[in-house]
Amino acid sequence: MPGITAFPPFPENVPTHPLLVIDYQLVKAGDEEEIDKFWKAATTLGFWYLKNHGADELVDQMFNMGAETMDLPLEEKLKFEQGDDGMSFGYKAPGANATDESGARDTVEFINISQDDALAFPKPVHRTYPSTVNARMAWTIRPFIEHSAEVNLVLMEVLAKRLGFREGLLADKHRLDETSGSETRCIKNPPRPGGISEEKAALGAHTDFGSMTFLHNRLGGLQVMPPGSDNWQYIKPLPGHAVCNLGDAMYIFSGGILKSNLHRVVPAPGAQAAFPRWSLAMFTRPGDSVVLRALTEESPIVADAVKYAQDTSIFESDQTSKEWFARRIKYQRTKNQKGPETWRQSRGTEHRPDAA
Ligand SMILES: O=C(O)CCC(=O)C(=O)O
Ligand SMILES: [Fe+2]
Repeated sequence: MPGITAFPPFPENVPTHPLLVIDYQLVKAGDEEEIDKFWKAATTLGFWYLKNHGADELVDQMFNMGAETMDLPLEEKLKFEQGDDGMSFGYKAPGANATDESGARDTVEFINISQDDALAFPKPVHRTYPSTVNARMAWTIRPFIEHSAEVNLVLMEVLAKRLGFREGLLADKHRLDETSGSETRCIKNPPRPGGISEEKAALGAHTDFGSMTFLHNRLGGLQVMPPGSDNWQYIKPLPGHAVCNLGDAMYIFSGGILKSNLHRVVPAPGAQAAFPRWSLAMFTRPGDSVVLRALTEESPIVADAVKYAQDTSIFESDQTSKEWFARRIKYQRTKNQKGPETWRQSRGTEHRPDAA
């Protein structure tokens, strides 16, 4: 863990939301009881803890890569900035994204590394990266991305089977040989300076843009707003457990059966606030050409879900994954904010555009 070897425990006196604990090895082996539990998590909150995922060592190395990168001078990091046109890959400086429609700025900095760039390294597919990323591309980043992409795809295939999709349908929508927005992200939030409210969003309320997220963190700060609640609740980090969640693409493909829940990041709670907060995600997203609409022709279960949905517009879009993704990235950039209307253009399936 960069920067910290020991840190205060997660406080007892903050509201937390319990998640189901899913054993990756059992799900992979086809254990029906475990898959029932996984299905419940995926169709209620869309978040779960994942144990036995086999990524811990690679995660530690990825955090080292993140620390080496964030330690570079800002001027150097800015040479690799995402830009304001809707590309996600590269460095994002603190404050470069808005966190709500008032244009409040985020406080996190992060480095996003494209799956395509990592797999094709040293040949750039989308862009080039800082020296600290290049140095670890072959022996830290590529293995982490390959392992994480496999975890996500195995889990997605299990959900696909329950949805009644033919084997390989979701794999076809997430082919490793088609360019996509899939990426890994290492995030640093600075220690909370005195005077900043515990409620100040470090990373604004959002649903994830793609299909599935494999997330690792040590300090608290991640919060969800569970369906039917108006309160933010912390997800308590558990040693050895990843936090996984579904994104908008799976919500749309499944006609709303699978959930993509609203979440945000605030400063680490209690005494943890004095430490920098690091997190690491692998986002699996559909191939660039995949159209984001409910797969009603592939499953009567999905067709039924859409038939009874109150608002079906989100399930009938003709946006490709590439368009959807670029729009969401572009309109959350601070530079592009021209009022609430631009902010709304950054939104996906969030049904609470006022939450922040
Ligand atoms: O840092 C975290 O715990 C979550 C980050 C997140 O939600 C995201 O990057 O989409
Ligand atoms: Fe997220």
